[in-house]
Amino acid sequence: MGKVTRQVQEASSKSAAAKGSSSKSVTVPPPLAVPHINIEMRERFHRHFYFHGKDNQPELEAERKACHWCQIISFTTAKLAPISIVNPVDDECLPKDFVFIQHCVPGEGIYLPDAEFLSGCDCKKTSSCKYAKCHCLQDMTILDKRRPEVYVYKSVNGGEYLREEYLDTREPIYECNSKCSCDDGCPNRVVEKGRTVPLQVFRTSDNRGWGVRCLRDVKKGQFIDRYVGELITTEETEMRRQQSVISQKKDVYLFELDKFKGDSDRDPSLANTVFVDGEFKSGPSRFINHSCDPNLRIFARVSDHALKRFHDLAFFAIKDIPANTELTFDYVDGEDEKLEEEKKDPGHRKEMTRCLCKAKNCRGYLW
Ligand SMILES: C[S@@+](CC[C@H](N)C(=O)[O-])C[C@H]1O[C@@H](n2cnc3c(N)ncnc32)[C@H](O)[C@@H]1O
Repeated sequence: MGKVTRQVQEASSKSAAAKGSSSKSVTVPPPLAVPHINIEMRERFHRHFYFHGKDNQPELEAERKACHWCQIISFTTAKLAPISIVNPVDDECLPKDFVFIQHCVPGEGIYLPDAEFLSGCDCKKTSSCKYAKCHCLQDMTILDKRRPEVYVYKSVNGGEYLREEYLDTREPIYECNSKCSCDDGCPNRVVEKGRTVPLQVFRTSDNRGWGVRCLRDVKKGQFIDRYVGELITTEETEMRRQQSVISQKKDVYLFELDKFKGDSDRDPSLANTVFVDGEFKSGPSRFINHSCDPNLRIFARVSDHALKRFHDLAFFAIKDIPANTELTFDYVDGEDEKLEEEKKDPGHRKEMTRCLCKAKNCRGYLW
């Protein structure tokens, strides 16, 4: 607690000195009684709470920029679906060099298409965006041809949920976007609208580091969040893999956007895939742990046909999930033949990372 007081006194006397008053007149704010976070986090939160809202202190700009709470309250979904960070377990804080971001940021050599190349549907009535004539749905694989509505969602009590028949598939999701004639009420803009469930980044008590839980009941098929990060080229990805202090485990933060690589004979640009690196810049979903019996799955989601190469990675619930449950996904998305072979070799097994998911069907190792 001593450190908090000292930091606060220093900051307060600096600002008091700037105003020309004596340090004796400074009132030191009381330490915040914030439950569920450790002392170091409490110190950081204290700084955020008392100092980061004051725009008149330009000398704190760098500190504000690096503050995780400042970053998460700047999200457009912060009121509807706030993010919280708790750790009543140990002294760890989130890595200082980690930055929460809301959207992917293009790295060197990545050029997103100009807005003029983007296009949308010309549906006049928003309800038309559920049917095959909507331009945005032209590439969709329709799994249940008996239904008149072909979009991937079903409406339940004003919310849109991924249909049952898509949950177990790897089918891409095509949504409407800001270039479309339909408006915000369009039922086919689920990922675009962003997170609606409050999420909590928490410290696990069983050696899995940080994890993420939902703070509200989640329904099967409900959208949770995107996986965002730095968009990087294949060359940059290779360089980061080589330089990484976590060596082969770097891959756990990397996603290749290769969903449409197979269509590269029609569109050669799709052969040149990009990667999303969420290690240093990402959203809360970067902290989601693996389970061999997961409650989420990742889907490729396209908002504009010109953006297929940069498709989103969208997490959807594949089960009903009660509030306060940890969210998980399967890092290898099913059985991994290589892993099964490696497990058989006792020499190799020693090098492998044990999976601590505790699922009945646990495969035993992460990699
Ligand atoms: C993408 S990160 C997830 C967030 C991570 N727990 C953290 O604290 O930053 C992946 C890492 O989490 C840990 N992890 C995730 N799922 C796990 C599991 N089922 N068993 C053991 N460790 C796990 C491993 O250390 C893995 O390299």
